[in-house]
Amino acid sequence: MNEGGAAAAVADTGGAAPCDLLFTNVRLATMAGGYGEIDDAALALRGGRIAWLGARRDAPRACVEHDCGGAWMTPGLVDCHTHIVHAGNRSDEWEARLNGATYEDIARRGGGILSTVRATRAASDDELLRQSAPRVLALLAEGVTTLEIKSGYGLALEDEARMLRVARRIGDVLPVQVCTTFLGAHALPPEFAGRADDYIDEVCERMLPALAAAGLVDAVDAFCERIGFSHAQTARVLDAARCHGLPVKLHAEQLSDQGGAALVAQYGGLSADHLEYLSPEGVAAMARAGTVAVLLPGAYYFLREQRMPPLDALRRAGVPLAVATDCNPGTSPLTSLLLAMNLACTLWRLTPLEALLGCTAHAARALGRSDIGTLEPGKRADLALWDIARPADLAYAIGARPCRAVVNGGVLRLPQVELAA
Ligand SMILES: N=CN[C@@H](CCC(=O)O)C(=O)O
Ligand SMILES: [Zn+2]
Repeated sequence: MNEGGAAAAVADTGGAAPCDLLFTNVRLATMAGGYGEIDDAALALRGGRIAWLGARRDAPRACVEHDCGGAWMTPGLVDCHTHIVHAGNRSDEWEARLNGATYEDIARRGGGILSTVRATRAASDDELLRQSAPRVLALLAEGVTTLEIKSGYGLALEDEARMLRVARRIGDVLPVQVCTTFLGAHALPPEFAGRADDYIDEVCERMLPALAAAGLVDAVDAFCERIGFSHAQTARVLDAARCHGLPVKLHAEQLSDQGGAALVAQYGGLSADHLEYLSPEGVAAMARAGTVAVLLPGAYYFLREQRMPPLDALRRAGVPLAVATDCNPGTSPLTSLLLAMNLACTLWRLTPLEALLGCTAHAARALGRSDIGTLEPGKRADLALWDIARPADLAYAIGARPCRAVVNGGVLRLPQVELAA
């Protein structure tokens, strides 16, 4: 199959200047509108970007050639929803749930998110990095080249700043692009018990301005839920983000219908995430606004939720579907984006194509990133090379390690990477 001829026609070989690196004998899944398969292909890089792709016989000259031996190449994977920077774990709560407690019970008793807040506040920056790095490395070994990292386990200005700085440091010391999200409105910290509106004042008037001024925030999120923040409180956070010119997203309709998806859509939200209790009005609002539905099957699986997101309604409305790990210690201790794809297919009947679009083109859109997520001339050269028979294998196999190599901004690496510093 060769659906990618058009891409070759728009190739820019830069006149006589040779490209930096040419991958040959490769099978491309461009993920531009579908799998976008090109057999017996080549792809050329220049200056960290894709310069050209198309049939191997038409390839431009390059300084260095890399024969891929018939391997598949996709865009580097994008994990667009994680809480991967945190200290400690919550296997004790998981055990309590297996003995009959519910996630909401545990949260109301001061456990849940707040137990990770205690551990995260107590950890030094270096300790936070030390505990978080292995989780990030597990994702990188699976071809992830861009990662969203939320704050939300600090819940005080300095601790939220520390989380976001550690997230930025991960992007500095590891070969991954990090997009940071301020999630100060994740839970009510103990210092503000019984004073949720005052805490929202703190988030909007003190924390967000300081963190945005420090350049630590790429987007703003909140947890709109019975055990999180109300519709009105969430709206205040989204207003504050708008004042700072920052894009918004939302944890919406995970455990109940709070109208969060429609709310974030009103603000032109990048994404609404979870969505098990999403209403028809929420679907329509997301479709109108172009808000991506970020599906988090790891949390659904780990909490043994009973209700799945309304996927057929989302498909009918043309809402783009993304898939992410939601890596966090409470509801989704998951460090495999390939397993998230498999869960989405197995539990919810996503097709393997939907799952792969959900971790490439649609995940990039959920981060507001038009420069990654597909193989097209001009896009950043973030690529993954795979030992697979066909693209559906990425969602099919459980526990396989099919990633042969990755390219980050034009630099070719093996998937097993070490901390640079
Ligand atoms: N829902 C809220 N936040 C996380 C859970 C965080 C936690 O339990 O630590 C989530 O996305 O599932
Ligand atoms: Zn989350």
